[in-house]
Amino acid sequence: MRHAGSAFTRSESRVLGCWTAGQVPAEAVLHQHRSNTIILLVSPHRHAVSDATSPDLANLTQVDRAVSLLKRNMVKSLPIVDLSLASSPDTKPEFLRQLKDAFFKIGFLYLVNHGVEEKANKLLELSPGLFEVPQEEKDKIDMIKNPHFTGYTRLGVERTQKKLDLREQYDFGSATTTTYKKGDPEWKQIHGPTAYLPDNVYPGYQAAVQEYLDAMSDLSDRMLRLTAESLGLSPDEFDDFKGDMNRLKIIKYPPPPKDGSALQTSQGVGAHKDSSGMFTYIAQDKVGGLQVLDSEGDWIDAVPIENSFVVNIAQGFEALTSGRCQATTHRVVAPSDVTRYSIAYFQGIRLSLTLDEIRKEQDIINEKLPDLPEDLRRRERATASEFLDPRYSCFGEAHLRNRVISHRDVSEVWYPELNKKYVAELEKWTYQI
Ligand SMILES: O=C(O)CCC(=O)C(=O)O
Ligand SMILES: [Fe+2]
Repeated sequence: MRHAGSAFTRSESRVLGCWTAGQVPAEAVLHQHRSNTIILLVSPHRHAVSDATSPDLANLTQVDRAVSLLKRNMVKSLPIVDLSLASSPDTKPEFLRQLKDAFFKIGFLYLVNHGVEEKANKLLELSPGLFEVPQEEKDKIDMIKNPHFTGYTRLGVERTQKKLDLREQYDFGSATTTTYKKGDPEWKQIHGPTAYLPDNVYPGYQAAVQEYLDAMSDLSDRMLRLTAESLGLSPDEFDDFKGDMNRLKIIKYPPPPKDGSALQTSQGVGAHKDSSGMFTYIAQDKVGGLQVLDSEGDWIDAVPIENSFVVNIAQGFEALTSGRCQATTHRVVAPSDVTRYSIAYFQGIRLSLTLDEIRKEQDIINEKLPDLPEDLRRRERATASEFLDPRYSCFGEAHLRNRVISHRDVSEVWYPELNKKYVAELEKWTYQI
């Protein structure tokens, strides 16, 4: 058997996709070497784990046939990227290559050795108890009680693509005060503090949430700089776009009730792209259910990997990179008979960002990354999202529209005029909410 590392260079190969062969996530790589075509499975660390088939294939039809055979026998999986490789000058180039590959090709990856394992596990352990406190305590910090879209959301309130999501959740923000003053544009009220359950009701979780938010802010800032580097840009290329309120959601996905109630659905959360920030980091328990839509229309299971984050691009970063790095559609299938818990961290983007600023950044990106290889050029340049809608003075205004529609009970209380206006025109809009 010939090994990827020794017999071939990467330039002779075409990556066909990522699958799981047994327990080992691997890429299938098509190597064309003189007249021979060989398909190998290559692990994320680039050594050949098996030579799936070694046909001497003369034409593309045969190659396609071999590839479809390969696909049928394997399950696709997301790439795994090891952040510890970024710490040494010897391995950093390999890390940046893996990061770029993952973000251009699929928009999702597992991040391992990221340094936040302990804090993530602690918060995951605290999560079930957070939902077991008496309902009246949860209701005291219902999202409806503040204009910042933070707080508790009951089961059966949220919808995606007009269908019920079977999840209960707490939303937190990193901001501790609001800068909004009377007379300011309304979108400034999005930024503001979170109400927590009192410590005597659920001791320890507020400190754990705040520590987690701090650690995730450091990690996601570092990753943003590494992502810029992976694209061949200056590490600080995206710094000016960072928001000053990152968000966190602790989510409970119960199995559908078996009592014939209205909550009969397998939709934990419906298919969507993350709309509000730059990147999302998901810590999940062992249950599974998160799925990612790939370019071939297949749903890939983001199978839980202990101590990892599932990281994905949100529409803010997609807009900044002119659609080159895609915000990939994903969903959660409700568990069938156990409860799933997950923690989603949303790295914010600046609410005051204007369309002009985004366009300027897109010009820079288009100029600096003019000739991407075809297999990396996955997206249309024009990406329909609330970031690029000229009707809004800035992202904050567009984002407030999204919040008003998604949380109508909150907006009826805090943004009644906008609620009337946006809900009335909803039928004419095409955006996903
Ligand atoms: O719970 C998960 O694994 C994903 C949640 C998610 O996609 C979201 O809240 O945007
Ligand atoms: Fe999401």
